[in-house]
Order: sequence, then C-alpha cells, then structure tokens
Amino acid sequence: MTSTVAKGTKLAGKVAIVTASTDGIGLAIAKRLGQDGAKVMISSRKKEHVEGTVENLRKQNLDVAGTICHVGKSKDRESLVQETLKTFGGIDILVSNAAANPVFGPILDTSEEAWDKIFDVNIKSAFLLCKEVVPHMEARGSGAIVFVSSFVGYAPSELMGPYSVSKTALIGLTKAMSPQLAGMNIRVNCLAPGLIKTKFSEMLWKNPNTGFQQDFLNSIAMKRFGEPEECSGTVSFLVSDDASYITGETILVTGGIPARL
Ligand SMILES: NC(=O)c1ccc[n+]([C@@H]2O[C@H](COP(=O)([O-])OP(=O)(O)OC[C@H]3O[C@@H](n4cnc5c(N)ncnc54)[C@H](O)[C@@H]3O)[C@@H](O)[C@H]2O)c1
Repeated sequence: MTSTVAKGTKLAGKVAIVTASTDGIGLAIAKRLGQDGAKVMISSRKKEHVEGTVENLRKQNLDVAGTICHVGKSKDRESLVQETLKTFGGIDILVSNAAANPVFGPILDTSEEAWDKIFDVNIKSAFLLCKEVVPHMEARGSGAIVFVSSFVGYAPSELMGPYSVSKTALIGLTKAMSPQLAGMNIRVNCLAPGLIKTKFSEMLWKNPNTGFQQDFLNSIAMKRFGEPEECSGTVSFLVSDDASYITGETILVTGGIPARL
C-alpha cells in the first residue's frame, strides 16, 4: 500500500537534512519533505547512492542536493552541515535516520566491538549531529529535529537486544533534549516505526510462510507490515507548524503493535 495523502507546500522555504536517505524509510522521508516544499540534503555513505538518489528526486522536480556522510565520522558530520549551509543557506530541519545493527542473537553474546558500533551510530552520532546543527537552527530563530527510533525501543527484541536498547536511548534523548532546545525555539521529537518493509528488515518480512512471520503479523492489529511511505507523513507533520506545540514526544507508527515503556 502506498500513501495517498495530498501533498502541499507546508514546508516551503525550509531546509532539511535527512541522514541515510538513499533508501528505505530515510528516502521516503526525504521525498515527502521535498514534496511538502522543503529543500532537502540527501546523504549516505556511498557516493553512487547519493548521486543516483539526487538525480532521481530532481527528475521528480524536488529541490535536493546530496553529500556523503558516515554519521559516525566527525569530519563527515561537519561537511554535511557545511554543504547544507553552502547549498541552501541554512538548516531548519534534521531527521536523524541512520542506524546499524551488526548482530542478531542473545544479548549476552554481543561483543564489545558490536556494542560500540551500535551505540556509536544509533545514538552518539545522532546526539553529536544535533550539537553540530543546533547553532544553525538557533541562528534561523527556530528548528525541528526528529530521531528515528523503533517499536523495539519500547518492547526490546530478544534477538536484537543492543539495537533495541539504543532505540530506547533515542526516546530518552528526545525527552532529555526537549527543555533546553525549547528555549531556542527548536522542537525535538521521535518516530518509532513498527515493522516496515525495507532492506534493513528484509529477513523479518520476506519469507511469507515462516512461523515467525505469522506470529509477528498476528501481533499487529492491522495484520500487515508497513511501507516506508507510511512513516514519512508523520515526520513531515512533526517538523511542520502543525506540530508547533509538540516536543519531547515519540509517535509509534506500527499498525497497532502493543508497545509501551
Ligand atoms: N525497517 C524497519 O522495520 C524499521 C523498524 C523500526 C525502525 N527502523 C529504523 O528506521 C531507520 C531506517 O531504516 P530502514 O528500515 O529504512 O533501513 P535502511 O537499511 O534503508 O536504513 C538504515 C540506513 O542507515 C544506513 N547507515 C548505517 N550505518 C550508517 C552510518 N554509519 N552512516 C550513515 N548511514 C548509515 C544504512 O546504510 C541504511 O541505509 C533506521 O533508524 C532503523 O533503525 C526500521
């Protein structure tokens, strides 16, 4: 199912950065923000993916540019910000979407190296990118940040323990940052998707006849997995003036998975 939401210009004049935006949920968000009028800086680790995505989105008349950014590298984070300022003249919106999950299995089997990678990419880099971006939002007089967490941040997956904890940490980071940022007229919120059909989650939804998949589907009120486009409207709402009195919150987009902290 694809989104049939009417598109508009509610983000006209805004400049957005979306990390890991050449595929999956990040791409759907970047596209939607562009369709809603924002200028969007596309980024991911691979040059060819960035170039291909920019070309594709420009063909759809969206105002986008692109740059490489491995969110765990401080030089890349700096150049993402500098490229955005140089190309579009400011930053109003940050969507921190990049995430890594190098391990599946019992949590106590996680190596220190894997633990560090998950927390570096999923939480520390998200925080450090905010630190980099916030002064530029402050200079514009306002801003909006969205972290992409997950439903497993509320209901930890037994096989993705450290990833789940990193996603819980993003929900906490959203709350922890909101009072200080409110003083700068910057809102910070969080999206917690359910199981969305992307490459990242392929092994969880692509084998239609496994018992696991059936059990999982049965636990979802709507009895289907989500599409990336079903996450993007929520992010566009959260960064728009329609959400002007919402900060520190996480919105679950899960088709109805019972998940609460
Ligand atoms: N697909 C789902 O079911 C699901 C569910 C809940 C949350 N999420 C979250 O949604 C976000 C997007 O995931 P997706 O499903 O679209 O999958 P995806 O694989 O398309 O997105 C994750 C992206 O992060 C990128 N990435 C990893 N390490 C990076 C780094 N160091 N620097 C820059 N980019 C890096 C990957 O290349 C990938 O493009 C992630 O934060 C993920 O945790 C996904």
